[in-house]
Amino acid sequence: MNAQELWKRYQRTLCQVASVGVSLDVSRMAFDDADLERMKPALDRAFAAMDELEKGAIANPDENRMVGHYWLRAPELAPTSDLTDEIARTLAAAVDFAAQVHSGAIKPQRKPRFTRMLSIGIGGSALGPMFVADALGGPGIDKLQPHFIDNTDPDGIAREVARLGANLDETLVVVMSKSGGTPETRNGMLVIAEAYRAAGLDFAKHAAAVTGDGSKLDQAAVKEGWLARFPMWDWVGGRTSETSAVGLVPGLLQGLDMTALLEGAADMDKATRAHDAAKNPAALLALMWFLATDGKGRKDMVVLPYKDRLLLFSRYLQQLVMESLGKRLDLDGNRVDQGISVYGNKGSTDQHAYVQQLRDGVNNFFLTFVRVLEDGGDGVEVEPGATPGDYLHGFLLGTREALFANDRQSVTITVTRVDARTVGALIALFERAVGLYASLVNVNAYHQPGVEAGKKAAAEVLAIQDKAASALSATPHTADQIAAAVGAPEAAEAVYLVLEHLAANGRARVTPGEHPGATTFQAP
Ligand SMILES: O=P(O)(O)OC[C@H]1O[C@H](O)[C@H](O)[C@@H](O)[C@@H]1O
Repeated sequence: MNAQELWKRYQRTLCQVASVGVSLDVSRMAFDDADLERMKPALDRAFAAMDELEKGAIANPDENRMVGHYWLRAPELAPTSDLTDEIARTLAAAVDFAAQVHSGAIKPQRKPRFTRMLSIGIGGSALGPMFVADALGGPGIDKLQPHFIDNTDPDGIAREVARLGANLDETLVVVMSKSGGTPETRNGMLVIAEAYRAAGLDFAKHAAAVTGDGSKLDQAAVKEGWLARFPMWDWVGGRTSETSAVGLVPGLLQGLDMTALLEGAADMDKATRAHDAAKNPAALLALMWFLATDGKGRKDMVVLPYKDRLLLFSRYLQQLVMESLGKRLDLDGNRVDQGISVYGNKGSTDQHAYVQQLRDGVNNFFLTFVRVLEDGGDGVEVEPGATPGDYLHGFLLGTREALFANDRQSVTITVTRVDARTVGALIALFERAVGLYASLVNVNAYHQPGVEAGKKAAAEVLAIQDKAASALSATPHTADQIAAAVGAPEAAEAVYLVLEHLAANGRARVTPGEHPGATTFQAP
């Protein structure tokens, strides 16, 4: 296709959502009108399924749950007035809580005001808030400086505590977990609570919870009299929870315009309810994913926003796309091994890292460029007539054309600026694209059965560790001997690995042998 033909194709296929200043350019994807025609019946079924879901159908059949994240930004669409009220009440409570924290009406135990916020959560209870905090916040904007703990890594937690340093006594901790029982989050909370105790502070006077009603976390918050509790509902999935209290509470505390984020999401929702793919960017995106990957995930999605503020977008999308679509079985129980792999950081930075392979190497991906029109910054010229922003934009268009010239497909999402409305719109765009694509490939986007296997196995490892550690004595023993002694001879490898770890942390003594089987362990 020559430049003239591409220009025509661009104009013919561009899909614009004027209300939020977002457009989707699919001209650099390999498809024609016949493809769209062929996909129409499947897409119509996907639209119908989405309509049902929005009306409150059980869209997550094996967990027997409704899927209601769209109601969070249009509560009047919730299937019952109770739900409508609850959504509105929660938003009002979060707005009120943040206002009281900012005014000092709610204040820490010893200081006149909170100045920091530490959010503890993982997965869906971290990735959206982290993305939004980084995209929209910064010096001069943040009313509370945001910090995050999203792991059970003691060193990572200690580093965050060190960053808070002497400001711990003016830090508001928000513990977020839908289930209220996620070990990583619980561990982070316990270590942080201990840091407050060590500083002579009452953790409860610095803590708020976002969690399911009656969960373990909720019970702890009630029992200890935390500052506030906000609900997570079973009809909101973790990875689609940015417009629930999970996103609203930390965002509002940081001082971000979460109302505008909700409006942007609501406007994108309106545009993506259209049953005409040419006018519906979520449907067009889902179609492009299907055509690019043969509906089987045969190509990876590389996400390249040309804007530092959108760096965490690809990490956020990784969970949204891969946890939703990465499924072994389809809705009829057939083995399908579905999914689309997502990775990426930002342009033009990645140009100097892996774009070499994208341009010249294995052609197993399609790109999603995110193009931001307004530069921000101060527009200093680095050459006559050219600013750093002109370079950034030039690199985007240049890279895209160089890749296209070598048969590398891409979609380009253009936004006017990175603000709360746009970020809300981008989140809503991908949420719906994932939902529609899941229908096209007939998988349940709203469960994550595969995650449980790893959690179960980890619990078994900790049980083995417990037994192996109590079996240690002054006499050196090999992993095989210890495994046999605790009645789990088949677990010798696990015994070896956990004891190697305990020894590295001064909780066992190790005498290395010529090979792991000859290595012996003793009590420390
Ligand atoms: O919010 P939580 O219940 O703590 O869950 C946090 C995360 O944990 C799980 O492993 C799920 O796979 C994720 O979907 C979820 O977002």
